[in-house]
Amino acid sequence: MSSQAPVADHLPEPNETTMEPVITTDALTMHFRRCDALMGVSLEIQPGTVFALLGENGAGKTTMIRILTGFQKPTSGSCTVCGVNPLRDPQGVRRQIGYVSDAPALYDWMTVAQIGGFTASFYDDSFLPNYEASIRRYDIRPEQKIRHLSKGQRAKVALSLALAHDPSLLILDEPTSGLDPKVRRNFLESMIDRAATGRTVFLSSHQISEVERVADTIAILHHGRIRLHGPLAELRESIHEVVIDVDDPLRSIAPPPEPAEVLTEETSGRSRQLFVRHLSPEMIHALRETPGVTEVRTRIATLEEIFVACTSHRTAPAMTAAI
Ligand SMILES: Nc1ncnc2c1ncn2[C@@H]1O[C@H](COP(=O)(O)OP(=O)(O)OP(=O)(O)O)[C@@H](O)[C@H]1O
Repeated sequence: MSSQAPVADHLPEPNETTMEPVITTDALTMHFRRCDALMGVSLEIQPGTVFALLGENGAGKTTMIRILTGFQKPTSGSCTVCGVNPLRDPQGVRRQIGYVSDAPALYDWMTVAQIGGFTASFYDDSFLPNYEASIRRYDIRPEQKIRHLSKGQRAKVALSLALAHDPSLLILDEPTSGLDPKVRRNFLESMIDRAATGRTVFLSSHQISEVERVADTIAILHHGRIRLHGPLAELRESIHEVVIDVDDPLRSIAPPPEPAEVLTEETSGRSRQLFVRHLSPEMIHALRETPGVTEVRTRIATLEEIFVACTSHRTAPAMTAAI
């Protein structure tokens, strides 16, 4: 984002020198009265990465972020954010991170300048000039009242506030909703720049194309469980679409053996479509040699296809194993 707060010369954070994860969660569960929003989420997020938590509506993304930022107490499990336990010291976590929620709460009666001045009182002297520079780059008039801003302008003010103390960890819940395509593009590029300086970005999203552009590590959350977790490049190479044509629609074909994992399987007439993880050339060869198989076509799956496979109701339990 050309409009983000200026990034200071990089000094390694303690987390980076030791390569301790910036975020660790261990078997986090969140049980609400009518639903289990999280069911045993264990994750580690490394410093200097853009991590994307992907999931459909209601998957549990916001709940997870609320726990990490100390706004929600989990039913069980534990987590550490920048070396601090958000359950014990929520203020300690919030001081170290930048956070923009999916519906940023800004004091409507303040002006853009006033909210910057007010928030600056919680941080050091560099906050206000950084905030003011960011607001200028976004072309927002400082004297405008928050309540008169458009949705996108509010998002820009919220981002400017979150970035002005140059946090080592930025947590963003659906960061680009409300931003126009140009600002969105600049903003996403700036997230890559942040990670290159050793800072960490955690974003939640269901925008596959955005995640593909910026994230180096992803996790797919479905019904409160992590279905897939790992470096995006590795995940992309390890999952294939396999289409098997057979001579008889009723012919049964054994799935590829372990370590392959069938994520989803669909039958349409004489064709079977599978999404398979860890498929080897030998397995493809064996499928081609199977009696009744007339053709086998394979290709690397797209992230969108991986997402659909992981969030499909036909999802196999084996998928829950993280890479
Ligand atoms: N305070 C609450 N009380 C009861 N149920 C809740 C509460 N907060 C969230 N939930 C439920 O927990 C589940 C996960 O919600 P959450 O907001 O974490 O999903 P999400 O992945 O962020 O969805 P979206 O992409 O739509 O924002 C949903 O079924 C939701 O209704």
